[in-house]
Amino acid sequence: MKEVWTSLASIMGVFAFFQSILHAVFPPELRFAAAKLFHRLFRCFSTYCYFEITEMDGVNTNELYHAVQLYLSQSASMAASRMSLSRGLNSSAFTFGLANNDRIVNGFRGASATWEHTVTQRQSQSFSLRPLPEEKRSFTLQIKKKDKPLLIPAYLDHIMETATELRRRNQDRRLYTNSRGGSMESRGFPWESVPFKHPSTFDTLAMDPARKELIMADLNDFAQGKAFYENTGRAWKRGYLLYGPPGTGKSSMIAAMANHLSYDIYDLELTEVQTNSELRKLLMKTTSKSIIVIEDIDCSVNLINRSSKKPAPPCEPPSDLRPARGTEDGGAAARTITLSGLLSFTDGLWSCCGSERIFVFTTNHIEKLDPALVRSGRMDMHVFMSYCSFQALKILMKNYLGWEDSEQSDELMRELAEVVDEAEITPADVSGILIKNRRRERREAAAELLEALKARVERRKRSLSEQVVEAEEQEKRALESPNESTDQLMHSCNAKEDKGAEED
Ligand SMILES: Nc1ncnc2c1ncn2[C@@H]1O[C@H](COP(=O)(O)OP(=O)(O)OP(=O)(O)O)[C@@H](O)[C@H]1O
Ligand SMILES: [Mg+2]
Repeated sequence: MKEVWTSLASIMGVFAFFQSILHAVFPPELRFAAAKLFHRLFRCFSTYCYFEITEMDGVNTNELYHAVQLYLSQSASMAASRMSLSRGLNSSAFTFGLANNDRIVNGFRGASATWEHTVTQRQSQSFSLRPLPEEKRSFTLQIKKKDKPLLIPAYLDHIMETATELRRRNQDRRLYTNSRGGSMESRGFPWESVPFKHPSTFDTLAMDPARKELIMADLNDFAQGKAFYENTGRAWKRGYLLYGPPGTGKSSMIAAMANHLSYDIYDLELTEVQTNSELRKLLMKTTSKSIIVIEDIDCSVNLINRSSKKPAPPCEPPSDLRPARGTEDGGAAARTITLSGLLSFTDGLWSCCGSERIFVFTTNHIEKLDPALVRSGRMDMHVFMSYCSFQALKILMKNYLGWEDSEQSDELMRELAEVVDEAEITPADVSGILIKNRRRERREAAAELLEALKARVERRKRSLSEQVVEAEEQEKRALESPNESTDQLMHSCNAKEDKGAEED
């Protein structure tokens, strides 16, 4: 060890000796040239190569510098001992950065890359319309010469992509709406937006865990499926149809999807759109990584079954050209938005301008939709949002009462499991009961919920038997007076059959 120190000291001594000779004998220009030559020689024999990435490229900002800064902020937060911290405008996350002269080693495809951050004072500048920052900041990338073909440009591309994704995830997401219909504002943008801060997530969403997992896996596959969609020649988009009674969590599911993928939401108010071309313009102005939502699709345009054999009255326009329901006033008569326009919006050539977009339609009445809209392949996934199951109930009890899994095997839970399906209650109604009782002790609140469910079951049974009695009376009346409509008879028979099925 001692020898190593001795030889190092002698090398330093020789180096200092030559430097003093250089200073004494040669003018500064020559000294500078000699130092440059020395560095070149050193680099020739070095196994490393270096890249300098400065913050400013001339007077322009260097995108790569900021991308590297963001990219390294992930690794810097774990590895570096001294870091800078920042939080951008409209950003919900903190960004770590390498402090001055700090280094970090990063790996990519088995090769290692060392980054060093340097900050120096800029020399005083002459007057300029775009003054440069007072500090000159740069990253120096050190890699092995043999790794150069592997890392450049693939590593830099990877950094740019990661940084874009991080920036997007750190940015507050937005909820857009077309409250002006399809017309543009002064900057030619038809959407208005507000920050999107809905707290619904897949954790808080009450539905069977297995179905939830399936949907989450489908969303993940979609978001990571760039190569798949490219290789198969498909537009990078996916359609979901959420259907079920009101209050079963369709809108909550959309918010959970957006939170899961960190996508923006475009809430398309179809009744505000007048023509197919307006619809196209709206689509063209959506960004990628977004969810385009049409809620209550059955109420938005007149989705009459085109396969119906019944001929339309001669003076009526074809079914899909009729104005939407409830818009028979004069102004709305000019509305020419059609089902086929909507279909080409989601499915045709126009749907692939932009990429990575999810279409979500919701409806309370899937049976009212045109088969063209629900046929397989049109909407990739149909998700039935059902009344509250026992699994869903447990999630709601956890959300609202902090009910733990360990508490879920007792008598109270067994009783809840027995009645919940029969009660046909929506998660929204269960939430309502739990909110009302949230100040109570947990078990009291759960007991209150059980009572509410039991009362609901009783009510349902009563109303069902009243319906059957009514149907039987109608049937009797129909038999007594044959002039009564056969419709009524049919109705009563159906009610009887329904009851039979329930009793089975
Ligand atoms: N599956 C669920 N999980 C968690 N909360 C739910 C669920 N369903 C409903 N809720 C609660 O009920 C409220 C209303 O639900 P939501 O708006 O998602 O229902 P919806 O199915 O979209 O109803 P609609 O058909 O009337 O639009 C939500 O704010 C949420 O608190
Ligand atoms: Mg809704």
